Amino acid sequence: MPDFRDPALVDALADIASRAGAAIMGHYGACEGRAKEDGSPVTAADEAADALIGAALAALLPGVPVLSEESAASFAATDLRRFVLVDPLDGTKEFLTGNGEFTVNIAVIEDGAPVSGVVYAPALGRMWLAGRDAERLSVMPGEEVGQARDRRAIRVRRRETALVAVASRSHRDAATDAWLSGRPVADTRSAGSSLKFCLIAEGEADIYPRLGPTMEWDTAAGHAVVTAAGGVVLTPEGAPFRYGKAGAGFRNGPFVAASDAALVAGPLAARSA
Ligand SMILES: Nc1ncnc2c1ncn2[C@@H]1O[C@H](COP(=O)(O)O)[C@@H](OP(=O)(O)O)[C@H]1O
Ligand SMILES: [Mg+2]
Repeated sequence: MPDFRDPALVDALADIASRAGAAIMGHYGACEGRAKEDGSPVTAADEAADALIGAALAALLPGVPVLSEESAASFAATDLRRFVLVDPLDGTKEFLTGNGEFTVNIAVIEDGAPVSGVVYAPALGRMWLAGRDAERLSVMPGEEVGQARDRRAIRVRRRETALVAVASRSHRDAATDAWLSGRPVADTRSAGSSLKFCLIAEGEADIYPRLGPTMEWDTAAGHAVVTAAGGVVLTPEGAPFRYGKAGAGFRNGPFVAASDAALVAGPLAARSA
């Protein structure tokens, strides 16, 4: 099996995300959503990006199962020691609204943990990578990552008070607000899709609690970026947050992404609650 944190492999994932971003942008502002069986919206852009990513991953990582939002209903793999989680267009509501806050998410999972991945926001021309380190770069849709500009390592920041929280723009709930109200939060920013994880990873924010429902493909790539940048993604009780929950239909439970485990369930959280 390859080293899934190998920089060349991470760059290959980045190139796939860039091409998927170009496929998505071909539909931006020009397509309508329709409701899937579960009521969530899907567009021609999701489907075009999913087909491109699926074919590219089959060539890059032959034999490694790929679970994507669009193919989940027919996913049959049982060996999930290593697999790839894909959300070809995370933040479909933001895509339809036209505010640019949507991402392509690709993450490699090993033994239940995301070990590498990419989050790409094609409308913003911005990408975040997780491998041995976390990086942020500027990439136009379809551009090769070797041509990227402003490529730099990113790290979480450390802060104990006057925290900046991030919350979903479209799916905020009362439990999340209650969790936040027990913390020393000075400011709360809204953002769509996996951009919330990226704000933690690059030191722009400190905590992102998500107590409402999400799916594994929504969170794995952002989770990889946060941990590669020195942060954590944990259950609200402070336990590891795991992937490959086939028995639960790949649904996530509540989680908190943070710059520091102490902000989730440790001494700082107890002191401030
Ligand atoms: N009731 C629900 N059940 C499962 N997932 C949900 C959900 N409501 C929202 N989500 C997930 O939250 C994601 C959007 O998160 P955010 O609000 O942070 O941008 C959605 O991704 P998609 O837009 O890819 O469908 C969707 O998967
Ligand atoms: Mg999603």
